[in-house]
Amino acid sequence: MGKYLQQVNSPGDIRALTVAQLEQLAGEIREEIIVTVARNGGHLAPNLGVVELTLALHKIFQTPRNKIIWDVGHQSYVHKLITGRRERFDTLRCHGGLSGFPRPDESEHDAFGTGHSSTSISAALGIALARDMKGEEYSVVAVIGDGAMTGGMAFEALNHAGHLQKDIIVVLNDNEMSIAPNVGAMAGYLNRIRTDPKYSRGKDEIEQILRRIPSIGSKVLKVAERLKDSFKYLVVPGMIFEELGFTYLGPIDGHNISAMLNTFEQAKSLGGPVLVHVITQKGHGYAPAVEKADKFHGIGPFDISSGDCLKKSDISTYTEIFGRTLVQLAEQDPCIVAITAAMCSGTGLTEFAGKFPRRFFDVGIAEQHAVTLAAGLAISGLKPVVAIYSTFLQRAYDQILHDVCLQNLPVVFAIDRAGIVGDDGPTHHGLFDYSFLRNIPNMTIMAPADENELQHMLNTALQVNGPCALRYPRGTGLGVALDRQYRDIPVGKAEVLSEGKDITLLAVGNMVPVARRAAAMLKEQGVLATVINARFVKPLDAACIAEHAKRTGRLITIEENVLAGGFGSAVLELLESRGLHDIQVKCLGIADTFVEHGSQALLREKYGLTAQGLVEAAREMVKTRAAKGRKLVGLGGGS
Ligand SMILES: Cc1ncc(C[n+]2csc(CCOP(=O)(O)OP(=O)(O)O)c2C)c(N)n1
Ligand SMILES: CC(=O)[C@@H](O)[C@H](O)COP(=O)(O)O
Ligand SMILES: [Mg+2]
Repeated sequence: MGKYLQQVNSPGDIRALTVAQLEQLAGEIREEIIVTVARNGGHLAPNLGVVELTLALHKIFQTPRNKIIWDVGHQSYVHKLITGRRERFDTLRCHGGLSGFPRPDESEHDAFGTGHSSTSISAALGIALARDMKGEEYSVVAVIGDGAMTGGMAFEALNHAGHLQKDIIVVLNDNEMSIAPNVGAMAGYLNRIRTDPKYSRGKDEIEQILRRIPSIGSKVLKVAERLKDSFKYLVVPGMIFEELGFTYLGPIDGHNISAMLNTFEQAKSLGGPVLVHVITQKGHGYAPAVEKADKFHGIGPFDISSGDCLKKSDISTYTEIFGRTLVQLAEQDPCIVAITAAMCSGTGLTEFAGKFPRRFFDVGIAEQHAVTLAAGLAISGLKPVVAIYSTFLQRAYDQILHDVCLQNLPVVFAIDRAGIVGDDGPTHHGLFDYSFLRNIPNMTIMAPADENELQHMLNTALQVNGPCALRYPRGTGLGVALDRQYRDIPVGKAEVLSEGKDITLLAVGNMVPVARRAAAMLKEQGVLATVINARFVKPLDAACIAEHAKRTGRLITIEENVLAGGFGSAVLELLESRGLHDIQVKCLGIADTFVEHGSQALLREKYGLTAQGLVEAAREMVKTRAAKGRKLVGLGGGS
């Protein structure tokens, strides 16, 4: 570890360093982050881009007294390293170790928990309002990227902050990138500010003129300020932030510590809302991350010298199969269009975007807009597919309900990263979608048992004449053979995979192979299980489920979702509605808890979502032959 970094135990140690020393420290921090992310995986490029910015912020704004809120929070590694977590930094994103996102329960320097985008300005404004109501004094700083600035919440908060005129500072970290190059009119606007030589030259000139004006009284200063403002209005079209009530400072070089120190001092002393526009380079200081900022946005373990990923599998991911199938279906059907909210490559749409640029829409980080846009396309006769991570779909609940389902529009939700996602942790697990979708009328919900079934389900979903959700997990499929011809899967029909007299294992999605393995293990122990691939969470195959539940008298449901309102819940409702009170039922899933970060395998093990977990639940049930009644089982809290 570098000479300066070793000495930084708290942000106070930063403030003792000169600018030259901070520049050296920046190099040491980059090295530490590269080594750690190369081993543990993580958000490399975003962090390398904010090293100097973070140091400058901490030099001016003493935390935890002052509050720094990191939007998304994927760029908070530098902040973590210098706020007392250096010695645990090697545990980053490991189970039980440091989170990859800010968490107030991890450090008092983390003013607000983040993970989802575009929340920082709202949170900062709330904190500033509370500060003023309580008569306290400190600065509140939201650091938000140009990508996150495309999210509706950011604009809602700017609108409110400009109106209230509270003292808050918004640092706009503009690196021209969301995960991929940033899109939209706002990105174009920022680009004009950055590149318009008229503005940079003009601003310098006017500032020189202003400096020459002797300070002979506040009136002159006010006139000068107004002159400066009018000049800006003249040369910068819109000056959108100033129009919204913010004082705009910038653009400044986000790798120049001295420049930032001056500007942050100025921002601190100004009253009201201030926006500091900082220009950074994503991946700065590590060539592979600069060249492929998209790949290095979030990356698994990699080789530092080449930048190559270490863990490569020959088996395709669910995402890849989805993307490939969609392209093939779209070749046959010109009505199919695809929408992403700033996650083109993450959701597998890159090939689609290349082949059908006029049928592809990247809306920026705007999930709500994505869903209502899809509703508009669907009501006009097209077949929109919204490819989205489960966790981010949470944002668009009302749009799903009010704009899509209420009008029974044929929108397909391709819900990726459903279930346990792993190292990103509780902000990113997709553990709620069965529950928040199942209760909406008109919605069909299906989940494939493997990547081959995913193909058929996507084909089927595009023919359901109404809202349809197709949810699948993060990571590779099972490596099964892929049919070349797509089939229609009968909507609401389950598939009985094997018959056994002792117990029914009713699984959905990626829990189906788990149930199959469990049945094989149980057979060796003399317990014969029926295994059913439910395929649909809504509508359930009521006849099939009821028949097998009655036949075996015992039923275990298993799902990678929270138990409350999920698949097992739906089965319990079904049995209740049919008066099947004598069947022993257990539901396996996630209890009433937020699941922490850690590898998918480790977390599945911990929460009993494995063949072994299912075997234990089944054995206990078979053992207690006489016992009747139902049980919701989930480890880690609740019941
Ligand atoms: C609501 C929501 N949608 C999508 C994401 C996924 N996501 C994480 S970071 C990111 C890009 C953010 O870009 P920017 O704010 O400019 O930060 P940068 O990585 O460029 O520093 C996206 C789309 C998210 N975290 N939250
Ligand atoms: C910070 C963020 O929200 C994304 O970068 C997310 O971490 C991507 O997850 P995947 O690695 O599953 O694409
Ligand atoms: Mg950016």
